[in-house]
Amino acid sequence: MGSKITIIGAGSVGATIAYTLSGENIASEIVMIDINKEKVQGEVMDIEQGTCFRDPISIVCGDYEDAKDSDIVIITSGIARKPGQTRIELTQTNVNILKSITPEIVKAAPNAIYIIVSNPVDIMTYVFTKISGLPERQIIGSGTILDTARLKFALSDHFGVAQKNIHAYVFGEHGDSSFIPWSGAYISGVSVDEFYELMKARGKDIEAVDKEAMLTYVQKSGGKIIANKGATFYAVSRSVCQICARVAASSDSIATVSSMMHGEYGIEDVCLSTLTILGPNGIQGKLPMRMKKEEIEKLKASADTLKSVIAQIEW
Ligand SMILES: NC(=O)C1=CN([C@@H]2O[C@H](COP(=O)(O)OP(=O)(O)OC[C@H]3O[C@@H](n4cnc5c(N)ncnc54)[C@H](O)[C@@H]3O)[C@@H](O)[C@H]2O)C=CC1
Ligand SMILES: CC(=O)C(=O)O
Repeated sequence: MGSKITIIGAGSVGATIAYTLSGENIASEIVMIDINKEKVQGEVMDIEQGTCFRDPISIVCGDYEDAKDSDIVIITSGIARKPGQTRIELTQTNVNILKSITPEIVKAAPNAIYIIVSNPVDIMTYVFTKISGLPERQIIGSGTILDTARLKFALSDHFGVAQKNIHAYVFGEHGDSSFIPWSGAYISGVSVDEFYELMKARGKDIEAVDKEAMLTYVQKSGGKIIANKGATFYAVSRSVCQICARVAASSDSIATVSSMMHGEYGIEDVCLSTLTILGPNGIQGKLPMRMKKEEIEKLKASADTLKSVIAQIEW
């Protein structure tokens, strides 16, 4: 029996998450909620008409009461970045939308694991944590899981090595203050720098990783895709489905997702991404990664950037 998953917001991201879930075996029931009823009805019809090729799955256009007993609720409602806009510029509008939907969805599904996707995702995760009244373990911001996926793709492409062999992460804000803790970046147990030396010694035609350029690639990917096609939705939807799969799994796993900090690395009262243990009950804890002093400073700077945005929110 799969999970019951409710998705709020049936725009590009919400609909693509529903479509991606309809091709996997994580959910047996998907409820989609949006203020734009015509759009959500169209999305439901379009997705359900492709489900004859799989085990039965129910996909419905619903309202908040239909979210009752959801195992997972995914929040994608809100406005998205336009070309040239930063995620931070969306803050107050999306906070207001989040404030309007939170009482209704929490009443309907108080025991669900919540995955926050709307941007700026770390701020939205923080606000939801503060206003929902839910235990923090139930609240996961998609955070830098997408940035980490972008980094893995870029490193795999650079070295010509399978992404599954790459263990490297993006920490901090899902945004311009994120950074890559290179001291924890490995390719099958070998540091990225050492891997380069080893491949070069084997005669592989390869360049050393330009770390600044790689961070820029990660940070600017969203903006570039939005400039080219108007929105990003495929990679983020795969990332969110991965979070769903992990909280539906029987064993724990580690991902870079956003959640409330409680003194880890000297940071508190802000949501951002570090290595986080996910399991059937949601967030099980954080995995402290040994970082260099300057990397911890970057994480603190990212936390300060987010805190300065939080300070401007009209609650
Ligand atoms: N965290 C991440 O990695 C990523 C986050 N995003 C964010 O996800 C959000 C959604 O992006 P898109 O789907 O592209 O936007 P979109 O504009 O296509 O869809 C947003 C949907 O939210 C709905 N909505 C607005 N207010 C609502 C309310 N009160 N209740 C229910 N539904 C409501 C709209 O009707 C619309 O269908 C944006 O904030 C975007 O920035 C997008 C990509 C990656
Ligand atoms: C839109 C966004 O947050 C991203 O693609 O990174």
